[in-house]
Amino acid sequence: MTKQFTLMVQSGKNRFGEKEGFETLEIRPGDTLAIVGPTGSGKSALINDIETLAQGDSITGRRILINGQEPPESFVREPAFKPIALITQNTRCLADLSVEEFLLMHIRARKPGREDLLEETIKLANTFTGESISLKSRMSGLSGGQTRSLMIADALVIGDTPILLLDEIENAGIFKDRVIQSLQGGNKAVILVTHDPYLALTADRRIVMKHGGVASVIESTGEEQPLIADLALIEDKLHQIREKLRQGADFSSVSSKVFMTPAKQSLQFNRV
Ligand SMILES: Nc1ncnc2c1ncn2[C@@H]1O[C@H](COP(=O)(O)OP(=O)(O)OP(=O)(O)O)[C@@H](O)[C@H]1O
Repeated sequence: MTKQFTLMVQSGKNRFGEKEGFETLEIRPGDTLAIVGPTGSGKSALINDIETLAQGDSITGRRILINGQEPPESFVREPAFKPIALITQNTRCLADLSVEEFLLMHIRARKPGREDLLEETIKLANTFTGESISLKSRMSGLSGGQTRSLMIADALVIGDTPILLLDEIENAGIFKDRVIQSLQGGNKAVILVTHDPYLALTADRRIVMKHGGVASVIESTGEEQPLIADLALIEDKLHQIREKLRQGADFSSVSSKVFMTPAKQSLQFNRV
């Protein structure tokens, strides 16, 4: 059973030394937060503050508390006690192991005796990606989409940390809707940096970054549901076209009306 942690982010300063647009941000088990903002606005710095459990000692001056208190040193230094897992677009496995060897190594470190989790992890990873991963595949030979899918499944099933940080995990090779459903299915706090509108809108809250600081925190009211449904349709259409392209399809005779779905009409409506 995963331990429950409530994370508190206490505000710091943006790059102009100005106070951020919040006092304390409370993140509870089961919450999903998206961090959005232009390039260089401080998204990675925020996620790094959380990952390193900053105590006013980073460039932003933020403090991260767990269950209202400064976290013990072991949470920061000892991987086995660390309640936070971070997956970034640069997450790579350097060892030249098979997927099976890699997962077993992680199981032995985190959940000794639970070799049964091997199958569960690979099964979940394969729901995230269209390019099936086999236990015999080499870790170093996996594509970007396969690597992200495996890392997310590994973090959910084997790592099982109560707080999961994901830095730009979007990739053409993964089914984002399935990933977000799995992430939101458990009792974990999930914080993701994203430029992807679908992922950003499906989060419970959006942290909007500007000039190195949090400018605002927007709570989802549920009124964005029609837009999310539209985006899902567009994603699906894009996925179909991408797959056909990959198979070498010729689109010269296809009318562009294929994009004029109700989704597009309501997007235009929403913009008014
Ligand atoms: N509060 C702050 N005060 C001073 N410098 C900051 C602050 N926040 C971020 N920075 C610095 O600004 C630069 C850009 O920040 P960061 O990499 O976090 O942006 P980003 O939004 O993740 O960018 P990208 O979308 O390109 O990945 C970094 O050098 C970072 O150290």
